[in-house]
Amino acid sequence: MRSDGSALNLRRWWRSAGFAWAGIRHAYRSQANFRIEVWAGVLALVVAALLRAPLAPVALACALVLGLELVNTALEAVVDLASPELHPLAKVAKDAAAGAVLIASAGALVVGLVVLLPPLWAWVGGWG
Ligand SMILES: Nc1ncnc2c1ncn2[C@@H]1O[C@H](COP(=O)(O)OP(=O)(O)OP(=O)(O)O)[C@@H](O)[C@H]1O
Repeated sequence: MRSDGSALNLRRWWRSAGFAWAGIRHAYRSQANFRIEVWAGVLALVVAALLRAPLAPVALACALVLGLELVNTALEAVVDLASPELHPLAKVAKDAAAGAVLIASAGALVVGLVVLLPPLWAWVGGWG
């Protein structure tokens, strides 16, 4: 009985992960900003790994930006569904969600500069 329940939960979790992955793929295909953020994050992580800089803050900053971009995409879809015509509240919702992504991106840029610049500087200095 117990193992049946666990197997069922695992199957349900796997199914939910499939839906989540479909959402990520949709955002990647339809949102140019999401594609830019994905590859900027990959680049930042590769540079951090090559410079032996701490990976955790860079990964966390990337996850925050990508996660908020997905929430922004979801909110845009819901607003377009609920309010296809222009409406001041639809504007507030979309602008606020876009603002959240902007703030997270600015924070990620600061994290990237603080974590990556010192080892990059030392590496460049090593060549001089
Ligand atoms: N239904 C609406 N009512 C009022 N203003 C809207 C509405 N839809 C969009 N806007 C305004 O236009 C801006 C751009 O909206 P849009 O849906 O094109 O998103 P976007 O920022 O271009 O995102 P993306 O390019 O990722 O789809 C919004 O931030 C908002 O200010």
